[in-house]
Amino acid sequence: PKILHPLWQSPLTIPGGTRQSPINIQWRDSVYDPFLKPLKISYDPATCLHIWNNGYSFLVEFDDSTDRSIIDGGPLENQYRLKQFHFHWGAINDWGSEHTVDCKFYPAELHLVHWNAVVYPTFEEAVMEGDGLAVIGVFLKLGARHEGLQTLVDALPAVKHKDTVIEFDVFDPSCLMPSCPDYWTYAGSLTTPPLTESVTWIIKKQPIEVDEDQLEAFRMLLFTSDGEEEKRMVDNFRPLQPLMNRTVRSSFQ
Ligand SMILES: NS(=O)(=O)c1ccc(C(=O)NCc2ccc(F)cc2F)cc1
Repeated sequence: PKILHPLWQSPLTIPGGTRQSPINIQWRDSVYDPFLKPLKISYDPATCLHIWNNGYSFLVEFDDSTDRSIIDGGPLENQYRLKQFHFHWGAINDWGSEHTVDCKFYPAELHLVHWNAVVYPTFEEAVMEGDGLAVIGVFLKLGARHEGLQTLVDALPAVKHKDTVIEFDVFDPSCLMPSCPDYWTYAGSLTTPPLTESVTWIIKKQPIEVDEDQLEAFRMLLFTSDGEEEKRMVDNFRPLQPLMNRTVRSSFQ
């Protein structure tokens, strides 16, 4: 029988999947691509709508009915619209990120989810297409308190339970970007069902720093609804998936 490796060949790999995420990024195996452009990010803070605990993570959702918050350049052939951002994190600081770098886990990982509204009429259709989505991944490491993140952290007690939502009407996610422009990019998938192979991943090389209290604030969220037996929302990351026939490109030497 096929021997399953607990970390890399989990049953979570969808049958026939050739570009699943997350993956380990082996720095020395990534290939510098001089044709990769700088990533252009232009977000309008007024497009922020609400924060929502969906029972997997907490999402900050944006009005994606126009091109007011977009990314362009990088490995992308056209602009993509920001729909939401969310995080994945661990119960302790030793793990929590979905991607790893040279097999190192970070305590958390931010995903900014964008869709190709130039080619596809809706997000739901873009999710089904190979060039439908672009997700920026930013690693979080333990360090100084992140003032921009704090406005988000202060709102988390209001979305403690699954299926709670609060209005959150001004937030500029650019404040969560590291200062260094360097990134890796590869063709991958959603890391939660339906796991569709529709994501151009753009993983920032430089992490942002957050402090212990801010990570603990993530860990006090619940997977469970109000009235159910409480289950803390932690370890909401997918196991690493096989690289298969893929190359990770870097925007830097
Ligand atoms: N962690 S990740 O960045 O890879 C990720 C990003 C977005 C989604 C998502 O939108 N799911 C809901 C959803 C909503 C509609 C739809 F058609 C498909 C669909 F997956 C899931 C995972």
